[in-house]
Amino acid sequence: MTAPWTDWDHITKIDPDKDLVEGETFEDVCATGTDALEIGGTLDMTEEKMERVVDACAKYDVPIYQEPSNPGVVIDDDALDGYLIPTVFNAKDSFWVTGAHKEWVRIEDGLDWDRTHTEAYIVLNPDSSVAEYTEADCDQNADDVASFARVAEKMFGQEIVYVEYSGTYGDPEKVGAAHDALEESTLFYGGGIHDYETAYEMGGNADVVVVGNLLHDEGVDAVRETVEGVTDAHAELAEP
Ligand SMILES: CC(C)=CCC/C(C)=C/CC/C(C)=C/CC/C(C)=C/COP(=O)(O)OP(=O)(O)O
Ligand SMILES: O=P(O)(O)OC[C@@H](O)CO
Ligand SMILES: [Mg+2]
Repeated sequence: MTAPWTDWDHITKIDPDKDLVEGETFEDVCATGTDALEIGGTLDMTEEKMERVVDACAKYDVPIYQEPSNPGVVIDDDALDGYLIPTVFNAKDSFWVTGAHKEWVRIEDGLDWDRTHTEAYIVLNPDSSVAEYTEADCDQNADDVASFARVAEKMFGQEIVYVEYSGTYGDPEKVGAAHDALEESTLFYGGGIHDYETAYEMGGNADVVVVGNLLHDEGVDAVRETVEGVTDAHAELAEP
C-alpha cells in the first residue's frame, strides 16, 4: 500500500494552543479542501489541548495526524489516523534527533507502530521557536539542504522530508534543491504560506505545502486560497 501522504497536496497544521478566527469552526476547516490535519505546536502544549482539537475534528472526512513536540503530549485516540513524529536532522542536540524518541519508547509500552511515522525535519528559520527549542543550525545553503534530504531518504529511509521555515516564507531555491534530491520520499514544505501566490510558488517546489499560522490569523477563506494555489501548481506540473 502506498503511504497516504503521497496523494496529498496540502496540510493544515492546527496549533491547539491557538484559537480559530472568531465565528469559524473545525467543520469549516475541514471544508477548505485541505488533504490532512496535523495537530501540533511547540509551545505550551498539553494532552488536554490536543484532545480537544482531535475530538472536534473527528467527525469530518479529513485524516487527522498528531505531530507531538515531545513524548509527554502524545494522546491515544482512535480518531487519529496516525502520528507524525519529527526528527530534526540539523539539531545541535541529538535529543531532537533520536533522544526524545528513545525516551518515548522506553516509557511507553505497546506503541502502535503501524500508525507511527517519522518526518525528517530540516529547520531553516533561526527565529522560529522550533529552531530555538532544538538549537537547529539553520546556516545551510541549497547544496546542504539537498544533501540533508538525500541522507534522510537514502541513508535513513525517511519517507517524509520536511523543509521547515515556520513563521516566515522560505527560499524556493532551497526547497527546490531538496525536492530535486529526492527520488521516492515526499517533500513537505511549511512556513509563511499566506495566499494563493505563495502556495502556488512553493507548490512548484514541494509535494505538500503545510499551512499553520494563516488558519489562526486570517481564517478558513485564506486557507482555501492556499489549497487552490498548490493544487494549480501541481496540476500544471502534471501536464504533459
Ligand atoms: C519522540 C516524540 C514523541 C517527540 C519528539 C519530537 C521532536 C523531535 C520535536 C522537535 C520539535 C519539532 C520539530 C516540533 C514539530 C512541531 C512544530 C514545528 C511546531 C511549530 O513550531 P513553531 O511555529 O516554531 O512554534 P509555535 O507555533 O509553538 O510558536
Ligand atoms: O505557521 P506557518 O508559518 O504557516 O508554518 C507552518 C508549519 O510548517 C509550522 O510547523
Ligand atoms: Mg507556529
